[in-house]
Amino acid sequence: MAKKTVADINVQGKKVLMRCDFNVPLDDNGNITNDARITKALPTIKHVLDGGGSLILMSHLGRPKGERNDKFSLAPVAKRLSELLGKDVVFAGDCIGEEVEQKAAGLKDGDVMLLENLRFHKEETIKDKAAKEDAELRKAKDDFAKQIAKLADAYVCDAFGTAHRDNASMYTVPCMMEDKPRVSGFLIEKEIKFLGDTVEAAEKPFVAILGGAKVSDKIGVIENLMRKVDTILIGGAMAYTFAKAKGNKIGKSLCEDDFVEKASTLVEEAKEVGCDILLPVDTVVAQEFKAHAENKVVEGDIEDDWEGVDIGPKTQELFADKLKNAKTIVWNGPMGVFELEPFDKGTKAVARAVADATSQGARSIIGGGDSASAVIGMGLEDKVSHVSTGGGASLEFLEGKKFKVFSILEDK
Ligand SMILES: Nc1ncnc2c1ncn2[C@@H]1O[C@H](COP(=O)(O)OP(=O)(O)O)[C@@H](O)[C@H]1O
Ligand SMILES: O=C(OP(=O)(O)O)[C@H](O)COP(=O)(O)O
Repeated sequence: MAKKTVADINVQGKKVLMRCDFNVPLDDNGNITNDARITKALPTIKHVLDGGGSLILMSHLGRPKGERNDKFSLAPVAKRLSELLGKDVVFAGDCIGEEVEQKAAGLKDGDVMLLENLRFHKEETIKDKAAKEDAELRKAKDDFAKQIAKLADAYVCDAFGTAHRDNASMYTVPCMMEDKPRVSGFLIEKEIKFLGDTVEAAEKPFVAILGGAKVSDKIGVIENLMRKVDTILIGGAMAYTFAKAKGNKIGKSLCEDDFVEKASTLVEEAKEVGCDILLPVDTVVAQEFKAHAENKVVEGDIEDDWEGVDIGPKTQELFADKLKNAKTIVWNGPMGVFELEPFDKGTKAVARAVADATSQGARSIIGGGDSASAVIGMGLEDKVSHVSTGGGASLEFLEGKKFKVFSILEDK
């Protein structure tokens, strides 16, 4: 069901609360290394400002675990946004509290304010399932949401990258604003349209490439995805949980031990439904987690003091070969620690293979902050069909999951 967007409401003189996904990659000095998640929110932001409203923007950044931590401050985002808009952006030192309320009350039409990282408060990420079973958690989440909801006259959700989360700002806040307009932004509208069309018209062979570090999230996705795609290529940190499940030694590589058993069940299940799960046949391992650390390529077991940091050259070839004839490709999660040279080679090889397949007629979707950053950083954004602002969100959408946040937004 299509949702109303910000174009369907009158924002003149209104304070509009907008949930964005400004979870952008930062380097060690706090510089934004890819601002796509900010630039892609600009059409909605500009629409509100041109329509005579003021904006209260909110987002999370990283996973600060419910505590203030300057490393995860949204201050660099406020600065970048101000440069992009060519106007001041008021940066609130928090997302709730008296000072925030005063600043919000003082906003004039055309003004923009960005709240500090929502996840500096543990209430933001209390899961609704936990809140259902614990009245105290429910109350804490609701009280937090109420404080944010009262700042504004309308709610706009444009945080596609967070659409699969039941964070307070995504669902509880709009629940608290039931007498006010609650609509989607243009970015969500665009993402849903593209991904929806892809699901409907997915031509085979359909290949999914999964990597990155959010292993527990993505292992869940595989279960549904294997029924839709012909092949799943697994790289990144996820590969070691599967390698361990196969009985391989993985040294000090990242692994989610709770999911090792699940990983072996998934491989069996995939065989039954005719989906090919391919794991790396070789791995680049390093002893230290830093650029240009001593490294080597290994096949099979990884020794105790070493950790996997990238897929090896044979795997690059194997994956490129599988992508050659693909007609639909979805990719989420880098193949290695691509931020550190030379461990970016696997991610770059896969990016080139996806671009090549696209030039041969495949429809390709790259999702996720880091994967998008890798593709954009290589100048390949125009050589793939769609760079989505959501990694986990685009995968879950493609799996056919319904997002709770959409249920609260007004239908067209
Ligand atoms: N072998 C690995 N070991 C540790 N971290 C890895 C490995 N491979 C990839 N990563 C890390 O995964 C992160 C991206 O994961 P994730 O957030 O799941 O992807 P995305 O942002 O594209 O959705 C990157 O910071 C990258 O360094
Ligand atoms: O970066 C995000 O997800 P992604 O890495 O799957 O694209 C979103 O901002 C969600 O962040 P979260 O996975 O910490 O909830």
